[in-house]
Amino acid sequence: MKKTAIEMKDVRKTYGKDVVAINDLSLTIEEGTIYALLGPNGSGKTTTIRILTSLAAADAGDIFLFDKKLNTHNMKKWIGCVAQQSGVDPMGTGRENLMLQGRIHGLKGKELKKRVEELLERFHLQKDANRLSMKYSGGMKRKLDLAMGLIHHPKLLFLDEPTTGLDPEAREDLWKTIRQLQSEEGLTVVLTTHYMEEADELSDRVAFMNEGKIVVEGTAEELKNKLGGDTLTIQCTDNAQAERAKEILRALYHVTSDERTLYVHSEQGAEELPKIFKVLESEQTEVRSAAVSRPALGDVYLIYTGKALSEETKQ
Ligand SMILES: Nc1ncnc2c1ncn2[C@@H]1O[C@H](COP(=O)(O)OP(=O)(O)OP(=O)(O)O)[C@@H](O)[C@H]1O
Repeated sequence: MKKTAIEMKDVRKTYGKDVVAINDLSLTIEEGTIYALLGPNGSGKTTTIRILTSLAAADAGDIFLFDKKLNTHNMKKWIGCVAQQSGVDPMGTGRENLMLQGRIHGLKGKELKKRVEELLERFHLQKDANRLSMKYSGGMKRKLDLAMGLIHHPKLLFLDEPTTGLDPEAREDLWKTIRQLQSEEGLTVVLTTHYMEEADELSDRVAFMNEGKIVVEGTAEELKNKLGGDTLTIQCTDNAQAERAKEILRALYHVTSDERTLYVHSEQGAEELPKIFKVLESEQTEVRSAAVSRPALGDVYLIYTGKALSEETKQ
């Protein structure tokens, strides 16, 4: 049986008097899993990671890492963290950044040099190791960030939006490396992302957060199957028409919108389309086009959080 890497029981965190960032959150993550935390802006993903990495203290609840109660001092060596904001010093070379990070973690001498060279090789950065990192591409900087997070051989790696701003090729490349780290070194990875494709492709399990709680959890397949039905994507002629159509259809279906596009979740899929067209026509609401698809992870997101994904990624 696999060991538990993270266990959170009824964890709560408030900022000031009014902001409940984490609301009695419970969560279990097995060792060696790639786990994605998803949810709208402000749903509590970063706060969860900050608590697990001891950057913020929970107000209540129990937290265990590898079956031991969370203890800031003893657990630092187990944890690697790559934050949303890059930790790379642009005025240092790739190698210098890694050396410095290693020293911060207490590595020195031959051991430090060996580890730095190992990571430069793993992330294909040897050729550019002596260039100033300010000259690196976005993908290279992200790899360097990841390498820095791994310098001390952590068992658990937190990645906060690891591929935001990267092009598709650099993203795929980073996914490949993360999978290798999991399969070759048994690393447990917890990541947050706004890209559903990333969660679907990369993670073994997915949890959707909303208002500081986990609203649904499972493998991406389980969550999509659970939803069942179909998603109807309806393009209206303009934003005002879409708003009107949303109001009308809301009485009959689960609907979200993004500008002139409506997303309607329906058990019957294509069979519902003529009915929808008829209802909208009778209310003088014009439709430009419609398409039917099987639910994707983005549909799970909108059903459980009430928000269309593109509303979030635009922010
Ligand atoms: N330092 C802070 N002081 C006050 N409120 C905070 C602080 N950090 C987070 N919050 C609030 O806590 C809630 C959860 O924020 P958090 O950053 O954890 O969400 P998130 O899901 O990571 O969002 P995003 O996707 O935008 O990064 C939000 O309401 C946020 O405004």
